[in-house]
Amino acid sequence: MADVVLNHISKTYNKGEVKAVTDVSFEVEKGELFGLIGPDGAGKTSIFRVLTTLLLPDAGSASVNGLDVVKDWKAIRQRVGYMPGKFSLYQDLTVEENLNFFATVFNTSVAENYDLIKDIYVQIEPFKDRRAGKLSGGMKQKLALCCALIHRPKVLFLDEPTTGVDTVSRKEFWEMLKRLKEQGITILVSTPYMDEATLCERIALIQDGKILSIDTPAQVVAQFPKNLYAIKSERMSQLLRDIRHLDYIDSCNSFGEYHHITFRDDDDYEIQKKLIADLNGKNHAYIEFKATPATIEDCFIKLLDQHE
Ligand SMILES: Nc1ncnc2c1ncn2[C@@H]1O[C@H](COP(=O)(O)OP(=O)(O)OP(=O)(O)O)[C@@H](O)[C@H]1O
Repeated sequence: MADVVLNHISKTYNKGEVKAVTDVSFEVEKGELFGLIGPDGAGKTSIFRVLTTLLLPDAGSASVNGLDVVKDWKAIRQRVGYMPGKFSLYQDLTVEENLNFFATVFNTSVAENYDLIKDIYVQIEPFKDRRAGKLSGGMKQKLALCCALIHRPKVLFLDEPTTGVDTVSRKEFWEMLKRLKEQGITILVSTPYMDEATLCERIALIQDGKILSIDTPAQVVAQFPKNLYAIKSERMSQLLRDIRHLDYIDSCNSFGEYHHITFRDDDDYEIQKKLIADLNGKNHAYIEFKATPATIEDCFIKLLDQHE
């Protein structure tokens, strides 16, 4: 049986006015590293809170490690580690005190589970007497992960663990997750960063409380329905407006230093030549145009268009 199962889960707030999660179903296999990918307000935290038994769903059922989130809430809390999106540690306690506190709450000791957190803890050990509130973003994140792991959970829930953390620490964090996965821990991680999606084994793309797609990152990208092209010129905002006005263009979106475009019907050499000629006619100079592979972000935008 899968380690995390959601069956048509819905959750609303303000007496049904805010639909945070609508009819969401997916499963996370034992030992899988599964990503919930979506922007702010997509419903990720609500799903985490239902799965960690902190919130009751309005409809549907869910289980974690074979236990029902409503009926077996007490047993689930012993088996899961939860790193909430908002910094969850005691700011006035030191690194060491925080860790000891979380171990005590779960009726265990740091020594008993040290092997599991060792790789991560050694990186913050030099600061063990520093108050948690005085740590950098990356350090706080490592301490929060140690605290979520200290009772040796079977399933780990990480809600936007890399938000507000620098690029190097983000990379290190994902390497730590891979090592935890190798130890057999099931991991459900959420992120608004599309580039992190490729680091998961499978992902669910979520927007407005609804799942848009569930698959491996490679399959999500392979299902992008059209050829994709990247284009840039000297005046990027004007270029975006001008391209969007062309009736043979299907989509044009900003993407880093380029705009990504798809053509409505054919995208043969003739129509590509016409595009460049039309843009030259609108005084765009130094145009660079090339085919480019679709990314998760391109797929996300495309799926949003299809759902509107
Ligand atoms: N306690 C609450 N009362 C009312 N509305 C809420 C509450 N919690 C969340 N919401 C709303 O529910 C929707 C989903 O929020 P949720 O926090 O689950 O999404 P998220 O993907 O985790 O986004 P974020 O990263 O911003 O927390 C949002 O529109 C949010 O404003």
